[in-house]
Amino acid sequence: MAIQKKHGKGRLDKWYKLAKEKGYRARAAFKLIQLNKKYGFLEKSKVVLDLCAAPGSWCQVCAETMPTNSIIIGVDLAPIKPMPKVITFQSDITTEKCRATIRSHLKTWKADTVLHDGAPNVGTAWVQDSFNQAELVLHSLKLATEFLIEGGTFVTKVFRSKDYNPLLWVFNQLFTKVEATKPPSSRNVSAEIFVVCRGFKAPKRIDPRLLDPRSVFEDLADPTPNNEAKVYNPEVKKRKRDGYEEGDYIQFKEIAASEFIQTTDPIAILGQYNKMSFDQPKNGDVALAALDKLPETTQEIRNCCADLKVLGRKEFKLLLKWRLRVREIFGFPTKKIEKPALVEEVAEVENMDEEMRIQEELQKMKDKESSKKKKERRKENEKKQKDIMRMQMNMTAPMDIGMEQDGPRGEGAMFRLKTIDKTNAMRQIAKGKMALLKEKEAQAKKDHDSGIGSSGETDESEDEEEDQLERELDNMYDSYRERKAEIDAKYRAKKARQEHDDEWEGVSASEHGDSDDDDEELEEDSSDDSDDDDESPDAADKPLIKDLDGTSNQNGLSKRASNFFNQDIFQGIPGLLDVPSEEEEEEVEEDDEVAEVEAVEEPEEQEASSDDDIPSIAEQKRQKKAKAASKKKEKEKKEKNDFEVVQAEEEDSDWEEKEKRTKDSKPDIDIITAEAMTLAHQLAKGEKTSYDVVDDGFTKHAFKDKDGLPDWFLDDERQHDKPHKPITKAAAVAIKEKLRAYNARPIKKVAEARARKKFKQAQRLEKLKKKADLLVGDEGMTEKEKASTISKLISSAGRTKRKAPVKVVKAAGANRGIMGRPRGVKGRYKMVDPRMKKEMRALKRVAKKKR
Ligand SMILES: C[S@@+](CC[C@H](N)C(=O)[O-])C[C@H]1O[C@@H](n2cnc3c(N)ncnc32)[C@H](O)[C@@H]1O
Repeated sequence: MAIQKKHGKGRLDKWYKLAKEKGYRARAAFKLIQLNKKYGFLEKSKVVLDLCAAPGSWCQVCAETMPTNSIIIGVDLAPIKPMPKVITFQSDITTEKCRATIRSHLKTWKADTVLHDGAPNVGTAWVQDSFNQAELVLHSLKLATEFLIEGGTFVTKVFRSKDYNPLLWVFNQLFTKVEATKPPSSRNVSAEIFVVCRGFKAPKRIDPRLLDPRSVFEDLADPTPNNEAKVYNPEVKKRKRDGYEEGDYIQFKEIAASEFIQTTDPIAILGQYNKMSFDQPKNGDVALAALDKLPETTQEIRNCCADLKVLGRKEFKLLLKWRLRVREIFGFPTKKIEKPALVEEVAEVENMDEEMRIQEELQKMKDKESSKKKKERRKENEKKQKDIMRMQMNMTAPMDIGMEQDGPRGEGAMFRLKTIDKTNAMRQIAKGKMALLKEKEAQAKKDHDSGIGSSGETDESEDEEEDQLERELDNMYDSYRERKAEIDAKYRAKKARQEHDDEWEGVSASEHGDSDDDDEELEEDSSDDSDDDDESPDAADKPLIKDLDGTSNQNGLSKRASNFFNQDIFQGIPGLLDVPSEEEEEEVEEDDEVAEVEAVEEPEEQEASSDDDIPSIAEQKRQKKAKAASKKKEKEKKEKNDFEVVQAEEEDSDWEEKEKRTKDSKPDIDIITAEAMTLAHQLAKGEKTSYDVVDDGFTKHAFKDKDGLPDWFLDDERQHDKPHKPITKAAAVAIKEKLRAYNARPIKKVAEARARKKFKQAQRLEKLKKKADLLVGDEGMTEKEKASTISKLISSAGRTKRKAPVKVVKAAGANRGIMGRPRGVKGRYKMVDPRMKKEMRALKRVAKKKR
C-alpha cells in the first residue's frame, strides 16, 4: 500500500477545502454528514457518544444535526478543544477509566448512537496498525454494548483487512441490520470503510469471547488469495483496501520462468508474482536456460514476464498458451486448463460515489420536476382567481374562465358527471335542476337547428361537461351574489327591487323552472315522454337533457318565435301557428269577442298554463276555447245581473287591489324616475300618444328570450343591455325637486316621536280642561281662587316632570365585583370604580388640551 504524505496535495481535496469553508475541524465531518444523509440516525438521537473524537468535527456535525438540548460526549486520546453543547474529555477508550468517565457523564442515560472514527497512527507497520484498528473497533463496540440503548445505532470505521469479516460477524450478532458503506468523502485510496450497525439487540448477557480480540480474530480461517480473479479478470483492479495479505509482507516478488512451466498451479504464480525472470541463478538452472533459448519464448513473452502486474487478460492467456507449448516440448504431461468458474471474491465495496451521484441527480431532477409542477399549479390558481375577480368586477363573462384549458372538462376531472351517470345517479343529482337542464337541451337543439355552434359536437360527454361547467359557474355566481349581498346593503335593496319588479314582468320560462313543483312535474313528464327516448339509442344515457316544454320547433318556428306567436294577442289569427280547420276557424271567429276579455287575463293564464304540464299547442287551444266559452257564459250572466259584474271585477283585479288609488279612484302613480317624468311630460304636452308609447315598447328588449340563460348572464344583460330612454332637462329638474322634498321629510322614527309628543300634550290638555271645568262648577271657591288654581294647574302642566337623579354606587367593599343591582339601591343607579374615575379624568384632560 502506498504510503501517503500527510500534507500531500492529494489530501487537500475539495472536502478539505469545504471543511475549511464551513468551519469544520476536519474533513472527516463530511463522512458523518454523508453517512447520516444515507441512514438518518442523528436526527433521531438525543444522546450520542463519540469515541475517538479529536479534533471534534464529528461532534460539530452532531451538535448541528441533533435536536436541541441533546447530549453529546466526545472522547479521544488527544485533547479536544472545547465546543458548545458538547462534553469532551481526554482518555484512552480501551481503558476502564474512560468507561467510568463516560458513565459519570451519562449517569442513567443511554446513548442512542455511538460513533467510532478511531484510527491508530497508520503507516509504519500496516499489519500491526490494522490489527490495532480492529482491536480498537472491538473496544469501541464493547463500550457501545454498555452504553447503547436497545435499538440504538453504532457507526464505526473499519479497515478492510483479514479482520474485517470477523468484525462483521460480531456486529451481526449484536445488531439487526449491519451495512458497510464508503462515503464519497472517504478517499478511494484509503482502506477505511464505515460499518453502520442499526437496531442494537441489547442482549442481557454477551459472551465475553464476542468482544475479545484474541478469540474474534483467530476464529476464522484465512481466506486463500484469489489468484484466478487476478489472472482471469485483471482489468477489474482491486482497490488496496485489504492492505497486505497475511504473511505477504514483500511488495515485489520474482520467480524463475522455469518454475511457471513446471508448476501445476500457473494461475497462482501469475496472480502472486510481479515478475518471471530468465536470469540464471548462481548455481545454474538448465531448464531455465533451455527455456530462454526456445523460439517459443518470444520477445513478447519476455516483455509479459517482466511485469506481471501490468498484464491484461489477453497477455495472461498468451503466457498460459506459451507454458502449455513448452511443457509439450519438454515432455511434461499436459492437461487442458480448466477454466475455473470465476468466483469474484474481490467483492468490491459498492461504489458509493457513483450511487450517491446518481441518487443526487435523481433527487435533483425530482425536485426540479415538482417545483415546476408547483409553479404551474400556482400560476393556474392565480389565473383562476384573477378571472373570478374580473368576473366579479364585470370585466369578463364567466364562460371565459377556464375554457382555454382542460380544467374541469378534462379526463379525470374531479366531478365528472360521466362516471356518475354510469351509476344512474345523475338523475337524482340533477333532480333540482331538471327543468333548467331540459331547457338547456332545448336551447342546444335550437342552436343546432339554426346552425349556431354546428360543429357537430353534440356528443353526450361534451354536453355533460358543459352542463357541469355551467353548474359550476352558476354556483360561483350564486356565492358571489350572496357575498355581495352580505356586504353591500345597496345591492340587497337593488335585488329586492328587482325581484319586486320581476313580479310585474309577467311570466318567464326561467321562473317556472325555479319552482320545485314544476321540476317534479317535469320529471314525471319526462317519464311520459319516454317513447321518444326509446327511439334513440343514446336516449337512455341522456335522461337529463330533454326538451319537455314542447315549445321548440313547433311548426318549424324557433322556440322564441313560437313563444312570441303563442301570446293571446295572436290567437285567432289563422295560419300563424298551425292551419286550423274550417270548423275551428268558425269557432275562432265566434270567439273573437271573448278573446278581448281573455287578453286582460293573459299574464295569469300564461302563468297557469306554464305551471301545468305544458300542454301541446292543440291542447292549449282546446283549453282556451273552453275558457272562452265559460267567459262567454259569464258575460251573458253579467248582462243579466249587475251584481255579478262586481264579483267578477273583484276576482279579476286581484293584483290591482294592491295598487294605490286616489280618492277619485284614479291610480295614484308616483313618478320617481327621470325617464318616467319625461314620458309623463311628453304625454301631457301631447308630444306623444299612448300609441306611440306602445309602439316604442316593441324593441329588441321587449321579447328577450331568457330561457335557460344563467343568472349571471341575465344580471349582466339587465345592467348593460337596457333600453336607453330619453330624459329632458325639465324632467330631470322635476325629479330632483321631488327627491329634495322627500329628503326634507323627517324620518319615520322622528315623525313618530313628534306625534307621540303631540298626542301626550293633547291628553294633558284634555285633563286640564276637565279639571278646569270642575273648578268652574265649584261653588265654594271665589272667582279669584278659581283663577289662581287654574293658572297653577296650567303652569304645572307646562313643566316637565323632573326625573329622579341617578344614584352613583361605588364598586368597592361589598359592591366589589357584583353583577346586577347592588343591595339597598332603588331607582336609577350607576356603578363606578376608581379606574372609571381615572379614565374620565384622562378624557377631560385630553378634551381640555384639545381646546
Ligand atoms: C480520524 S481521527 C478522528 C477524527 C474525528 N472523528 C473528527 O471528526 O474529528 C482518529 C482519532 O482516534 C484517536 N484514537 C486512536 N486511538 C485511540 C484510543 N485508544 N483512545 C481514544 N482515541 C484514540 C486519535 O487520537 C485520533 O484523534
